[in-house]
Amino acid sequence: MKWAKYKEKTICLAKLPREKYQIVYESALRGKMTCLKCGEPVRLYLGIQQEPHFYHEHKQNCAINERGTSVWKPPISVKNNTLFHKKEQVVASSKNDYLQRLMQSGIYLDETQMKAVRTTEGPLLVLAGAGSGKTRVLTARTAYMICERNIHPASIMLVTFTTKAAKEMKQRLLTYPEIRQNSISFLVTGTFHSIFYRMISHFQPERWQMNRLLKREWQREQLIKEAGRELGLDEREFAYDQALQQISYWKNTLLTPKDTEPQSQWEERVSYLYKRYEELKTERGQFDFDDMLLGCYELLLENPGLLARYQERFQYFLIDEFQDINKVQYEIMKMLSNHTKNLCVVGDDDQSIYAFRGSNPSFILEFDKEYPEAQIITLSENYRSSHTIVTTANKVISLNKQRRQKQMRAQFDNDHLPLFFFPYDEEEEATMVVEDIKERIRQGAEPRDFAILYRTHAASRAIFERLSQCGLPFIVEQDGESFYQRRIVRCLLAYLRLSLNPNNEEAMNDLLIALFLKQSALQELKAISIIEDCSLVKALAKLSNIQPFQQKKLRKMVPLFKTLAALKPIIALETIEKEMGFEEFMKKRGNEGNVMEKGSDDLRDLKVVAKKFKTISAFLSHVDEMIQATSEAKQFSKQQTNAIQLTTIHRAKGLEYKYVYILGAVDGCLPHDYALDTYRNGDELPLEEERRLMYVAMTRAKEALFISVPEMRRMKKAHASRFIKYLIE
Ligand SMILES: Nc1ncnc2c1ncn2[C@@H]1O[C@H](COP(=O)(O)OP(=O)(O)OP(=O)(O)O)[C@@H](O)[C@H]1O
Repeated sequence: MKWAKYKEKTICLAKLPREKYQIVYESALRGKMTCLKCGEPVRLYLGIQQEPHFYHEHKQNCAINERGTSVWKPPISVKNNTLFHKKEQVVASSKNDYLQRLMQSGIYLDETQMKAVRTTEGPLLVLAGAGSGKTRVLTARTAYMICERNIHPASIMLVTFTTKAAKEMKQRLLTYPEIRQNSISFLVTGTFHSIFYRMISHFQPERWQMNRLLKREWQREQLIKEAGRELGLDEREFAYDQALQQISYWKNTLLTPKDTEPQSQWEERVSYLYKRYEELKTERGQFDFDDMLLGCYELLLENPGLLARYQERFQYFLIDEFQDINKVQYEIMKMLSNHTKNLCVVGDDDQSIYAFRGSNPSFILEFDKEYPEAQIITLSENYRSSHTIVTTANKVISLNKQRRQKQMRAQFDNDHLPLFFFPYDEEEEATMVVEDIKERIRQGAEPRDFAILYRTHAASRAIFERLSQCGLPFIVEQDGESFYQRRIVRCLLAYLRLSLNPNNEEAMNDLLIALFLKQSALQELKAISIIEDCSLVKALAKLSNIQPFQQKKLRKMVPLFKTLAALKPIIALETIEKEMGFEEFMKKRGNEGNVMEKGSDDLRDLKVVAKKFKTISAFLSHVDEMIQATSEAKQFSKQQTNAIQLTTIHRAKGLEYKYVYILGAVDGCLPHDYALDTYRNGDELPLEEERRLMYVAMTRAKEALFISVPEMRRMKKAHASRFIKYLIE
């Protein structure tokens, strides 16, 4: 049905502007839309597979004579240009006894996987495409070395990217024939950090006591802020999180404060902070995670005798996720394995996505230059995804220049061609995805079959809200804060909160930064409000310890708070931006070097939500509800296993799901704006990393892949991501 009634008005989808669909959808959810024929409530279908239409939830739709075509853009499926050839069963026959027994116990290996397992001596690079079974190869290789080659497990070092991966590998090993708990316990497995920490704390126990570790981000921030105060940097304005990331990057690439070559005023400041951060840390005998790596590097470099002892102990080295190794890790592993060169590295240059942390794909790209005798084995059978997912992902990644040429081949085909769909904006995108998931769950899918992937946390706001409201179980990342608790968003909300309650202390505290006032001003404001018997907002106009120009500005601004209260939220935000100095504040902040997260983006994101509400109080209740929902969702995520996964692409690496939805496939989102900026300035590397992110996202899908290309983003016309544009034209 294309027609329905809202109060006395007739709504025709063919004539309804595209931006109104979401509002009609929500009105229908509240039972406000009725059938033209029978007068009963109708819902609006706003999903991916069919054209939007009204429908009766619990009975057959009424027959209405309708005309007109809608403004809906139907989804486009990727054309399947390459035929799927079912490969003969690629299970390799093995003359070798242990591998034979492995196969008999149900752990199959194809020919190339088997070759990688058998090549135990000398440097070996296993280039493992997505889903090609590198975890299986690594575990089988370890078992093979122990059981067939009689290599003592204590002489094997197996490095994984996460502690979870190390644990899983050990558990898997235990299910392999002839592997006993006893031999597993001799194996040295873990992340670079855990293995190197064991080494340094053994030799320098005093220096590396755990209670000296700056374990949490806030501990590092505290230290760097101390250094920042020496430079007179405003605690709440300077992008300290970015500065810490930059320092970490320098440390992981073995650059001391003296070696840094700042490229901007911001980097100059960070370089100074780096120097002071290190000094303060040393004075207090503390260390951070990066120091564990550097400490190990220095220990081995300065103590050849000790290095020799380790070399005697370890003969074989296996490194997983080699594409994400950084310089200091690489140099340590090179030293440790230098005597035997039995170094097996497994990775996929196409999945290198941690350059901002100092990872460098050049180590995998140039492995054979470093080790000319190295064997290279490419695993290109993809056991995870369907044929068209694989060929589409191949097409996307093949446009990267910095990569080793390879093509994955799928093992199965199905009818689900990767689908691009075109929501109006972020709000409708979330609705369409949730509708689609609901439909599939009704047809028998499990919540755990689904993952919704996005480029940045901020991009998950709408989908989080829709899922919270619809009651489907979902899991969020533990460290993701609510969108409404981001610094800039809190600040904007503070204006709105104070317009309704001019004595809201917490809001006033959030607001100070945007007014260029120090935090101490809050005490003064409270004193004024008591002495002069006025609200905190009115007290702003009476502040005395500030510059005259600032006083003038505040006096002009104070009466505006009252007018805000009566405005629609979207208009109120525009007033805050243009008339209450927020634009100016943002411009100043823009210079602070935070290239990834611009305050103006937060403002535009907030406007997208605000436009759905008629009053500020309704908008703020929604905000508070969602802040509450975030902490509940985090609690819930700890216990749930059968739930839809909401995650950034970075966090989805290594995981697989039956159905994957990728949000925001538009320029500016994926690829991220900052990569487009650097590209315009002549540096293509960040853009290539963004393409790898798209590739990682696509290759998480087993059976079906849905890519969303919204028409509008942050209230502006959006353009299909350059990574996929040519696939839909
Ligand atoms: N020879 C094989 N025969 C059948 N299935 C296999 C084989 N090798 C691996 N698999 C299966 O293929 C899937 C992908 O394997 P795995 O997760 O090890 O891939 P991966 O290379 O680590 O992927 P990615 O790098 O994309 O995270 C798993 O479900 C695994 O059990």
